[in-house]
Amino acid sequence: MTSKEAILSESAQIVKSALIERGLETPMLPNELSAEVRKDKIEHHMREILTLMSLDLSDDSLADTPRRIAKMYVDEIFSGLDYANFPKITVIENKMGFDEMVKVNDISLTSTCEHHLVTIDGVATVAYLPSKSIIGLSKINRIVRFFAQRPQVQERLTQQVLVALQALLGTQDVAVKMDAVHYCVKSRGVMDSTSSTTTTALGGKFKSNPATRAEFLSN
Ligand SMILES: Nc1nc2c(ncn2[C@@H]2O[C@H](COP(=O)(O)OP(=O)(O)OP(=O)(O)O)[C@@H](O)[C@H]2O)c(=O)[nH]1
Ligand SMILES: [Zn+2]
Repeated sequence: MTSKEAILSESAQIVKSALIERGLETPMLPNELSAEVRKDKIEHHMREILTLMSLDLSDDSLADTPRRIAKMYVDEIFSGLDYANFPKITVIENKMGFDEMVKVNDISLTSTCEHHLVTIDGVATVAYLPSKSIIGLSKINRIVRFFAQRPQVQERLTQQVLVALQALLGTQDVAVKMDAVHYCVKSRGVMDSTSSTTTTALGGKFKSNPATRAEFLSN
């Protein structure tokens, strides 16, 4: 175990191991550089890139853009590449024996397409059938956001949220649906401004029981 892994929360370690086991981890290389060093290096390279595009970085509007991008990548839109940023998870014992579906609708989803590094904009719906544990509701939104803050393909993002919740809740009975507009389809390339993409990842009874599946997929 590296020193960085040693400080990861228990939840982060559980989720990371589950993704690796399922072959669903984002392709990543080990990186022991601190966030500050990474920002300095990204700033340097962004300066080169923008200069190669003929932009005059001595202009007062552009001067800080390389630093802004470096901060945005490391602290914001790609912060989910670092498990040290995995949210604090509150899981409590299901003492009330709640056994019906818990479903969180229309979770805001903003991610970045890993092929073009442009925005993916949509919503997620996440449900589970409680077993021994229930999870703090906002933690579902936070888990979606954590994995969205990586370069992504929508299929992997959907499955990562599924496996993370299955691991944390100790049940296979989890379902995730995402509906999103890809700006690599809308603002460039094929320039389609009306299509959106829906992906689902279903586990346990959501996959095997048609009524449970239908209840989740309705609305
Ligand atoms: N399956 C999947 N494909 C995606 C996602 N985001 C972007 N893509 C696609 O990734 C593909 C990359 O294809 P390439 O042919 O290598 O790239 P390109 O020349 O820029 O392709 P065009 O977008 O068709 O101009 C494109 O078809 C994108 O629409 C995603 O989340 N899931
Ligand atoms: Zn793309």
